[in-house]
Amino acid sequence: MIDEFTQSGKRIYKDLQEAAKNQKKCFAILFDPEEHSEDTLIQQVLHLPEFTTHILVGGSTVTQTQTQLTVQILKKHTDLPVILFPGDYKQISKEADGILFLTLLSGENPEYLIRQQIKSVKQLQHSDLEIIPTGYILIDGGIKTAVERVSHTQALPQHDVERIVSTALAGEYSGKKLIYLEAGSGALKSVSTEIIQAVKSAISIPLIVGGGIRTPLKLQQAYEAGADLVVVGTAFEKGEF
Ligand SMILES: CC(C)=CCC/C(C)=C/CC/C(C)=C/CC/C(C)=C/COP(=O)(O)OP(=O)(O)O
Ligand SMILES: O=P(O)(O)OC[C@@H](O)CO
Ligand SMILES: [Mg+2]
Repeated sequence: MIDEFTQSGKRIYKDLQEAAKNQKKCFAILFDPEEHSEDTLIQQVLHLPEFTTHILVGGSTVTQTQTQLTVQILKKHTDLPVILFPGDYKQISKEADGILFLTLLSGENPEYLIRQQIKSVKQLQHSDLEIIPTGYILIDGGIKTAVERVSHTQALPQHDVERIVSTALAGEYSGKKLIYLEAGSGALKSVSTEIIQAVKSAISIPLIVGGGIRTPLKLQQAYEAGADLVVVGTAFEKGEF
């Protein structure tokens, strides 16, 4: 049978699924277009950790021009898949390979449950971007994060594991292809291994974990708990990772 996705080059999700199935861990560096000049961006992309498998581009408050420029530079200097991780529908660049089509499941703000998604359609409709429906769950990381400020929602407390698991499963039942557990950029406390384990054993779609992961030890612990893809932003930006 002809596989329309593979044929059209849209294989980010298939590859992630395959990797998750084979316990082959994936690793993404998040580039926040607000934080880079062209020169530093090129330097950083040339010095990615060797086990990097994906590049994410996004931030809570980034403009379209900044996103566009960042994606162009990244595409010029790496063959890794470049995936948009938008805080807003304006952060879309058709030159990326794919987009995490986020729904903020941990909050109840209609703007981030459906309005942003509707506003993005005109841009996405005639693009070649691989659109990956993603349930985005914000979990308390010990400080008020940019995502909370921008979205006017509250993170779920880490102790409420049951609520977090139910939120993730509700996402899967409504058709999300990925679940992203997010402690927030620069979190003091990353998502606990208890939460990662509980969510991973409940869902059957790949699991992304990010926020406050600064050391190889934390990375390893997240993988061992069941994360399929771990995202690091701040620590890499600061040259600490
Ligand atoms: C589907 C489309 C087009 C948009 C989705 C819009 C939604 C639902 C967004 C979720 C809420 C949100 C604001 C997410 C931001 C995600 C993100 C890029 C986080 C990384 O940014 P940070 O690094 O946390 O923040 P800073 O910009 O402060 O560094
Ligand atoms: O910047 P850090 O803390 O690594 O967080 C990465 C990412 O999950 C934020 O959305
Ligand atoms: Mg950031």
